[in-house]
Amino acid sequence: MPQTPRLDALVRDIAERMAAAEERGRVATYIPELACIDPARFGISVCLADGRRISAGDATRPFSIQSVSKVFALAVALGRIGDGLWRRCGREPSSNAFNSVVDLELEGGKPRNPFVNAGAIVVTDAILAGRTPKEALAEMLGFVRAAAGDDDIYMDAGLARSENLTGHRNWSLAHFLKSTDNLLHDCELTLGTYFHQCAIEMSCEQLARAGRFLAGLRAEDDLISRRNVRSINALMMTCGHYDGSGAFAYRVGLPGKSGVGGGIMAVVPGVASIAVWSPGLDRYGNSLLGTQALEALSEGMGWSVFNVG
Ligand SMILES: NC(=O)CC[C@H](N)C(=O)O
Repeated sequence: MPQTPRLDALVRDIAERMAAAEERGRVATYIPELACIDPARFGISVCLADGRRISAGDATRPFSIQSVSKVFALAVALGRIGDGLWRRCGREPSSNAFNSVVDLELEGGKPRNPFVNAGAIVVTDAILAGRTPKEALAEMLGFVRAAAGDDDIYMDAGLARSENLTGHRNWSLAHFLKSTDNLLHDCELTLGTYFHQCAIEMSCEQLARAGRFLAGLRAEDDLISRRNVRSINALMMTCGHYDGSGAFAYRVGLPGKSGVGGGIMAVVPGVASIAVWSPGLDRYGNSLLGTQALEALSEGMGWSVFNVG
């Protein structure tokens, strides 16, 4: 059980340091709505096994979770389809950008993993089987709300519509997938659903709570099987930060997933679920200060899963 006075002080100290940091990275500009988010924001929230929560900074302000949604989509898809999903999507890290077209072509239309955009589009396409986009989105949002234990979580439809108009990379990925018969539905249908799931808005407090099922912190563990939890954590460790995943494992040592909205959800198995948010990104599209904050937290608490004592 973590020593909470120490954790309290550490979280507060990290939030103060991050709020004062000068080098904050660059906000994503390719999604117009994200370009105008204030880079001065920083939030952090930690949920512990005994139900306590420690937060600091802008921890209650909702932000666009973007690719962190890929974790929830994968949980829904694995629950429904199981290992059959891996016929359509790989489980290997990637060495190109999260929206790389080259990777997809090199792999003959099978995405490297479910956390790069092409892989997430395939996962969403799988969830859509036998459902309308509305039903699929309701299922994903329902999962997120159940995970967080909070119904006050919504999608920003305006942001989804604008990404639909400007997300040409994702359109090219969807069309390429279609050309290799790895997309069951029309590009419009699958991408429309994908853009909406990316536009889910959550605060650090909500996101940290939503990650508890991956840390094994929920008493009532009815959301997904333990086996699927293990699979998702392995994929978050190896692929959750795209071509920056190796450095994240080295520095933080925790399964985690980032989004271009600047959020990161990370888990300390059996101990804690963490969410951080700072909109400025590094060159891989991961939150610059969010990663620094997790590094300091993991180091300070001895939380890296690679620690030997
Ligand atoms: N890395 C991300 O968060 C990317 C999500 C974003 N909606 C996109 O598809 O480009």
